[in-house]
Amino acid sequence: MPKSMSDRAGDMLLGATFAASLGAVAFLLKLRKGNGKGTDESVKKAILEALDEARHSHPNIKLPHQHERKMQERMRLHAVEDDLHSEGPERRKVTVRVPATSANLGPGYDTIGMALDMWSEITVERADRFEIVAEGEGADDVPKDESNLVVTGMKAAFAAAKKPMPLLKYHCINRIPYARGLGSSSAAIVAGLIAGLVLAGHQLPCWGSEELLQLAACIEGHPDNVAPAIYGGIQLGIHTGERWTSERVNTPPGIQLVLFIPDFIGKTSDARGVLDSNVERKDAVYNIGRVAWLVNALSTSNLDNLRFGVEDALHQPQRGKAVYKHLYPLIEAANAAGANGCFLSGAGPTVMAITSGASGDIFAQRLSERVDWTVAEAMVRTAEAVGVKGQVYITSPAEHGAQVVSAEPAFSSKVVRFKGDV
Ligand SMILES: Nc1ncnc2c1ncn2[C@@H]1O[C@H](COP(=O)(O)OP(=O)(O)O)[C@@H](O)[C@H]1O
Ligand SMILES: N[C@@H](CCOP(=O)(O)O)C(=O)O
Repeated sequence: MPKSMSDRAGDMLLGATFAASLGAVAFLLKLRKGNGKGTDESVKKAILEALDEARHSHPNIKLPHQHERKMQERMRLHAVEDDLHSEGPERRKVTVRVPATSANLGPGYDTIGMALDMWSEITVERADRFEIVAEGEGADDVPKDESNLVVTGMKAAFAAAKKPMPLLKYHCINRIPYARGLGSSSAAIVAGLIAGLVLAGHQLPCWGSEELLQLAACIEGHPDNVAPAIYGGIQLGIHTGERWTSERVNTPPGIQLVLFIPDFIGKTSDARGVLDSNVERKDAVYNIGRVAWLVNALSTSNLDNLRFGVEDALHQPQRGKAVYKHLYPLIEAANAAGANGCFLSGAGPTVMAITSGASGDIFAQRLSERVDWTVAEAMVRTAEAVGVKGQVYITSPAEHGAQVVSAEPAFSSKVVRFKGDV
């Protein structure tokens, strides 16, 4: 039986009460720890009783850490509805835009990434013959045949829809620098997948199963670019053993990103090739601590803590030594000029610094209080000194991921009115 709006509001209210009681329990726990007495058995017992009590008095409320089960329940509740909506009208033409992404953010190798406000766009339409036209970044270099990653994504979408792949004309406007560590390959895959689903009129289940993420991450092999490309913001991605799953991490407000993008390309496959397949325990421990520090600094918007949070021992030292001589000089220069943190973007060669204003939101600052220009200048000077040519961009995180810009026939632009009016 579908829930009414007032049921849902009631659930939310109960949820808030429940969360508040959990908060009180957590507070109690902190108090005990703060007294230096540790968590004794009576406190543990009190927590368990509080949880049990909450479970019985609010049966509608699910306990935390049961994400998977909650999702499965929602999927089951909406199964009939979803099935009815999984096939829609096929479309002639579609335009999709997808953001650049910066993977790893230092220590989060293959697990964390951020969407950037820098977008590539593709338009795909049904045609009499296969054709790819590309303009912008890497236009001369990207394959113009079926090996193009946009086509790979498109094929996966039609396979998911169980429909034959039609003849299509692709127009790609590449604004994401190609093979520079800014996720151009993931953007191409995600763009092809979404465009394909729209053309095929196929809707993937989303609740819980994150089907689009499954397809994209399986093609790319790791989720740190595709998750933020799809969902925007900063995303954590892991494989549970059965499937890919992702979670959004808070983006501290007002941060700016200063990118030094070398003129030379660095293929991700080559930059992965220089990494040893064995990791020493001390390096693993180093990175575990840094990733925890990073996620905590982001979650609490504590930019001062980013400096340590973006440090890495798993891939940057190796890549810096083998292929990117500019990496550590640029990191040191950006930090000395006031960056909150600086690291290799993805598999490089781009180096990205995070900056903020002197205090609070950067957009409320005077130019003289901001450090992004100072950091950019320091990076340019240092790149010159080490003899690496390139360009500097200043941008910000993108809170939204891939978007369908337009389609023919168009999707309705009307406001959707819920049918449960009273
Ligand atoms: N816009 C694009 N269209 C098609 N293929 C692309 C596009 N951009 C990148 N690729 C493919 O992805 C590869 C480069 O990606 P990669 O080495 O992972 O660098 P990046 O850091 O830019 O993702 C190239 O070999 C190219 O074949
Ligand atoms: N975790 C990957 C990220 C690759 O990102 P890209 O933007 O360079 O494709 C890695 O470090 O190899």
